[in-house]
Amino acid sequence: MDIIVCYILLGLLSLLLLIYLNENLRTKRNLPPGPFRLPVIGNLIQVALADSKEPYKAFKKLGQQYGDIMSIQLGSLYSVVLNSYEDMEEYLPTADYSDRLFTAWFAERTFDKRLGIIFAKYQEPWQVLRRFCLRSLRDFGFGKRSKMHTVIESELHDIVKELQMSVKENDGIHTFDCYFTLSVLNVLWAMLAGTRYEHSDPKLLRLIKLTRDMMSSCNFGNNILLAYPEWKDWFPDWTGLTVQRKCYRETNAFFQEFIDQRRKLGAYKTNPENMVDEFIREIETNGEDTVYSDQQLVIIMNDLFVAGSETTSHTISWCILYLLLNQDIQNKLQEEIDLIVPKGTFPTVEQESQLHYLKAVLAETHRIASVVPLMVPRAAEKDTTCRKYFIPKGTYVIANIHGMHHNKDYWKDPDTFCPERFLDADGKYKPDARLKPFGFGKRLCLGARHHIDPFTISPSSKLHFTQSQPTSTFRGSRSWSHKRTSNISSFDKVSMNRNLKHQHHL
Ligand code: HEM
Repeated sequence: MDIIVCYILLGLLSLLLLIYLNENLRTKRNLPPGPFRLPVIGNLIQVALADSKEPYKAFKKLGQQYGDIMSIQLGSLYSVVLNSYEDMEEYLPTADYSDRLFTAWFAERTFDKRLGIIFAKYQEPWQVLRRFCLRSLRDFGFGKRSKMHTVIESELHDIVKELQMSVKENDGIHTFDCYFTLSVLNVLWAMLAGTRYEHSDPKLLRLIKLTRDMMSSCNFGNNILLAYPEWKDWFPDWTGLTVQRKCYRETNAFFQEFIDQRRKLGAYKTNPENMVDEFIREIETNGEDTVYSDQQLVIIMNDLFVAGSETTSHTISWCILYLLLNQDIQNKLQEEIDLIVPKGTFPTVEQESQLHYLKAVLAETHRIASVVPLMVPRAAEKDTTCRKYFIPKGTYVIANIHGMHHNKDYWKDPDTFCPERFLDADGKYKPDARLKPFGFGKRLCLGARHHIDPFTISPSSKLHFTQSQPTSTFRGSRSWSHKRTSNISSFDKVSMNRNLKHQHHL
């Protein structure tokens, strides 16, 4: 008995010693403050105690105690959380903070290599690939607004028709669960492949099923994979990795099949018709040993789908929800649309600039929903500093966008849906620099150019404000489905998948 007590005491003493040494090391290295770290698990318990379901809320709470820049040890992963707009704006656009976190777990999606754009290494090959994508999106996608408009209009047409039918068949009740995913995927597909699928096309439906299977495989175990990537092969079923591997294989094969078809067709040689053709041309010109390869193209296609589909469709779903919950805002928006857009027609590109209230509603949706709550994980590119603190190379940098978009010091009544905060006295749309749904600087979202137009703020009109001035968002994007909400975001791989298992009722 005495021996057992001795062992327990010894264990406790060793634990205290380890905590002390850890804390001492933090002070010595001048790392940002944070909760004391336990051996092996780091701060996982403190994060779970602060909010076990929504890490962005946990980080906000812990930030109130430890400061806007805070060290958090997630298992074996050392991370720094930024909670304030000022720090995000100052540091995230710089080269030192422009790398991405990348672990063996992430590599499962990308042929066990570091491919694609989202997780590409800063500065090369990311720069080459990003440039290629921006040019291609300009030539075949977002750049040609009228072309995109035609694609979007076709989708709108189908959405409205299906909605009318569904309401008729179901006594006025329509379930919005993943309703917009199909159309959004189709627009992305049109951008990449130059065509769109019929909504009943088995290929499109298969792609959606794979996306859904991927999402529902994201469970608590996924957070464990982020905290301990080295454990990835130990419990593949429990962590959802088995399902994810199957989905990665199938989606990547789907994209490769399309690439093979385009190569066989040969249009890329003389008259490239889409982004895939352009990339094949680069492969043929530069050779497979460069950054251009079939696998690279597969992952870029995958990246654009992963990054573009859930984020966009969930934002639209949130917007519908807030309009349903705020009938006065809905009426006001309808009035504006009726005034500008002739009845029975869809809005045109030219009319878009006159729809100020609509822009304000979209901006407010981005703010309140913050569908990518912890941004896509950044990493320190080299040893650097943040304010007076030391940030070691490779540190996982978490930007708490949701916390910032709900900060009382920046936004009056942040939990209230209020588009008016984005309007000036004349009812004209008024951008706010602190609205950052698409991230910062060099790694700004690739889809932002299109989305952000109404939210663009020129550097000269950048606001200077004090914290007290009341003014006017890897898994786990925040999503909403009819009657249910899913506010879950896990520690973030890409903040792009949602956790269906943790949905709770409105
Ligand atoms: C509501 C819609 C969307 C939201 C809220 C959103 C948000 C974000 C955020 C926060 C980032 C990280 C930025 C950073 O690290 O500073 C990001 C990156 C990215 N997004 Fe989006 N996104 C959306 C739509 C799209 C669309 C439609 C596309 C496809 C064209 C897309 C493609 C990407 C890519 C490729 C990246 C990685 C950029 C890089 O690392 O260089 N996103 N997005």
